[in-house]
Amino acid sequence: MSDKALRLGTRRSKLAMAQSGQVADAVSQVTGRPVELVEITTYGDVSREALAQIGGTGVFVTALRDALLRGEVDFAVHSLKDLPTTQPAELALAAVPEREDPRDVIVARDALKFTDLPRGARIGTGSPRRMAQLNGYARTHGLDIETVPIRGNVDTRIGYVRSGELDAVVLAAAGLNRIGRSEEVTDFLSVDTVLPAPGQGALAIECPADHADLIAALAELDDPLTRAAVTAERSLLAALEAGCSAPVGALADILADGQTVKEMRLRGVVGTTDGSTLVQLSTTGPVPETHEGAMALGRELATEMLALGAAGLMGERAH
Ligand SMILES: NCc1[nH]cc(CCC(=O)O)c1CC(=O)O
Repeated sequence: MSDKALRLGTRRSKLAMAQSGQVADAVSQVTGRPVELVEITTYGDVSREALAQIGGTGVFVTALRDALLRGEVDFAVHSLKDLPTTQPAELALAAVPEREDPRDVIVARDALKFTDLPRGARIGTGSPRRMAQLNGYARTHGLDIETVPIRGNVDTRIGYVRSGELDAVVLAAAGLNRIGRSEEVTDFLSVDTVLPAPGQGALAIECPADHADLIAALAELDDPLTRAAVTAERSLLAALEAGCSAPVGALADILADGQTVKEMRLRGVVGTTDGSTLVQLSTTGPVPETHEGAMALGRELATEMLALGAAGLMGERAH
């Protein structure tokens, strides 16, 4: 490969700039080439109204992918949980680096923990997945909380707590860590209470499928266990999306015996946003050694969840 600078396409949000900057350094290390950040402005960045109309984060991914396909940039970094479950043939998922903390957290007033929130506490989240599980936990543990739908970036969301409008907001630990604001977390939600979004806390490094040299270089940043885990989680999501429209939480982790990797456990949940019905299941098997093996783990769990009633649930898509 040449020693010309590699162009990394990125959104200009704080989170995108932080994760692109971190990956740029790592890519520079493994390729020996400088990496230059190229800001891509998306429709969703320009107009909040437009984003609300188009819905979701797919719009951000699409703009970066278009820049890759047009040859304007050499590679891009996405939050894996924002990626659609189908991979376009023209683009390669060249690396999935080791995952950050996958948990959701709350930022609450007066340093409150989730279970110490007072009766009637208002918790902001725009995610049907988070609503379903928080409301489900509240129902079964005698908590009296109200989930309030909100949108916006980290500053906007934390702003609702600082202004006193809400008692707490829910965010991803990984996002706060990456932008250096982890000290604002007042409580980590156990994954036994709230399963994260499939792929949460992981990054995806994508480049054109025909750039063999670059794919080979980026492969050095890949963490095979993280890749297997997120592949299983996203396979579960894809199969559930095909069979129901309820929000999905999923987490695959490694059950280790000391230093020895033993098995992979995949947990999944779907439910109604009011938390009145949740279908939660897990499966454990040998750590998948192939893409197809990880896909099969997710599909198998989805089949069991659909049979248990997930197919009958209605709801919005989760993010
Ligand atoms: N939905 C937006 C989004 N996409 C990725 C992250 C955080 C980083 C990650 O999960 O990898 C966030 C913010 C959040 O959910 O709080």
